Amino acid sequence: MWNMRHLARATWNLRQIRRLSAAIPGPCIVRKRGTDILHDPWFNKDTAFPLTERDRLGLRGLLPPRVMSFEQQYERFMNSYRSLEHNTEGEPETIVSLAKWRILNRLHDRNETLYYRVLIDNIKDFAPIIYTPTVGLVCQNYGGLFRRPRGMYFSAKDKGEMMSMIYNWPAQQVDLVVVTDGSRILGLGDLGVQGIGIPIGKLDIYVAAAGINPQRVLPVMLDVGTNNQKLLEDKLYLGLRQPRLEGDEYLAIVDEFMEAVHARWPKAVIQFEDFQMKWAFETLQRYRKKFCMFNDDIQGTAGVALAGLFGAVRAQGRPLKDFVKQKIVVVGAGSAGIGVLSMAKQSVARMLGTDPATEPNCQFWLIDKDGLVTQERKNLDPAAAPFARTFGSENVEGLTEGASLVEVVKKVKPHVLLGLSGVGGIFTEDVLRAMKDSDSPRPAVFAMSNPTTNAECTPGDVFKYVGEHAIFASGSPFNDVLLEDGKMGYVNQANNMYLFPGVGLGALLSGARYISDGMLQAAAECLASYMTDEEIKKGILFPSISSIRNITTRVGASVIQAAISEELAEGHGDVGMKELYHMSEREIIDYVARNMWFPVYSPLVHEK
Ligand SMILES: NC(=O)c1ccc[n+]([C@@H]2O[C@H](COP(=O)([O-])OP(=O)(O)OC[C@H]3O[C@@H](n4cnc5c(N)ncnc54)[C@H](O)[C@@H]3O)[C@@H](O)[C@H]2O)c1
Ligand SMILES: O=C(O)C[C@H](O)C(=O)O
Ligand SMILES: [Mg+2]
Repeated sequence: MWNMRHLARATWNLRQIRRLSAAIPGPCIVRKRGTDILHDPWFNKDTAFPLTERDRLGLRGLLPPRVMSFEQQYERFMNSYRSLEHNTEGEPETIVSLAKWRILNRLHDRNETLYYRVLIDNIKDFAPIIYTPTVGLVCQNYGGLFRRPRGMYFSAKDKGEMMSMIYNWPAQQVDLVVVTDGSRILGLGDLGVQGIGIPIGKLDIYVAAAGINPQRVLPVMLDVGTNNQKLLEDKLYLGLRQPRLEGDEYLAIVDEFMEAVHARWPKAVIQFEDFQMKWAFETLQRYRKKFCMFNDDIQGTAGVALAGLFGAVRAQGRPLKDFVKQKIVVVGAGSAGIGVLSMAKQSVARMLGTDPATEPNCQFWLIDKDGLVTQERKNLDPAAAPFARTFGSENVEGLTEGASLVEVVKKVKPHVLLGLSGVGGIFTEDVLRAMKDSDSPRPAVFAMSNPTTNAECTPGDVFKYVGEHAIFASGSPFNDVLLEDGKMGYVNQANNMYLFPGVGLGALLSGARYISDGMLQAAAECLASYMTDEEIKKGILFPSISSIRNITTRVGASVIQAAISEELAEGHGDVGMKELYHMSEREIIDYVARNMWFPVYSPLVHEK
């Protein structure tokens, strides 16, 4: 199961990845000239166009005469960013974050090469701005922040037109599509068309972490209306002002969109993001064997959580096989919570060599807004049913239908308390104090809901009420906590950003027909195996975001390996099926690294 472990990360660092992915930039064909190039962020180099290129491309006189280097431009941008930080010191957090987002977004709109380079080099600082949590704020304020469109918008009014609309996208090739219908944006609910910020942020992470070429990504909003009354009444709302389509009408729109993407780019990987639960499960079921797609909230989250759960076992000094004995309370029976439980159950079955469908549900407790989910629940959701507690011999804790979170924690004494409820602060002092009596020597609390205000608790509260030996992970970033003994309480970020880039990249480079459970399992195990025992002992379950390219290379390679072993891989570009099937593990890693785009200015060659 730890098949990727021997690919020690020490032998494979960012510098090597860069060397392979960015050796000598090949020429780039451009069909524009003059100001059209300056206004195209894919090709624009601003003041860095060399004089010869200015002549060749009709740019002479359109720029100030001094030619700046890429490094000078980089420094100039970072200086303005740092002075913005300095000048906004003491201002409210939201104002500062939005100001930072604006300056980054302006660069994104102007010069993609420089934008992605600063993003890659400063991912730890910039991820919280272009991704969670600031991206949530950006979606909420989309109407006011909107300057120019990014990505494509398919609305309910476009029914019957999508097959031709898809050809309006200017890029010849698209490798990765992230699509949302805006119905469950982070823990912020239905934000309608304003949810487009999420696919944009996810694809920025794809470029930074997985080296997907930004010319080959497509963020998509499926605008089928909104049930958010405030937005429907907002005169400046930019989406369709109608209630959400439901039932077959809704599915007809998503079907048409999927067929259109597939017709133009049959090998593109499609990631579903932030769909409300009913459609998240239904569309996954409907498309997963037909297209190369996955649902990040169900499957990406599950993989990251599983890696964290494995880490929590190792942190107790126990062998991984003891995972089957861990008591895990999951709070939130939505797409994410159910996704985590399904994957955890599959892992247990694999470890025991049993069938997940018949494996009894002994170690998991599921809680939703109505309390503990049991078989006695009226209108039990079919997705939650496999995890509903049954009463009888198993019910040793004396819990009943709808038992409260604190009661469950007190009676079960779980090893892990994992929140995916979207409700900020529900791991109250009482709940956390109850976790102190956990049966684990290292009780783990994962407050995975996003954005920051929706986290189930803060790390400070966990170290205070559960104890300094606790392990903490959150979906949005928090600072480490200074403990009473002067040591640091470590904060892990358990966010699907550790997994989805590698899943998408591995699926793309393998040319997989579809994304199987085995490929997702391999991704999760690879992430889990990334951490050394020493780190795990310190409560560090996930690597630093700064090594996200390195992690993604390995996760991507493990996904390709799984696709090969399941005979789902069909090859990608010049690398045919046969070649892929003959690659060693090492060669697969090289192959992944070689295919990662890295931002450098390429010589531009004009062609009519
Ligand atoms: N960290 C990550 O990588 C990651 C990944 C996916 C989702 N999330 C976050 O998880 C949250 C949930 O996402 P989802 O897609 O499952 O949403 P969802 O709307 O499908 O599910 C939310 C669930 O929480 C339950 N709930 C609501 N109030 C509750 C309460 N007071 N007590 C207990 N349960 C309660 C609901 O009954 C529902 O089952 C969101 O905040 C999202 O941002 C984080
Ligand atoms: O977007 C994120 O930060 C993680 C996750 O996909 C979510 O929906 O919260
Ligand atoms: Mg999401």
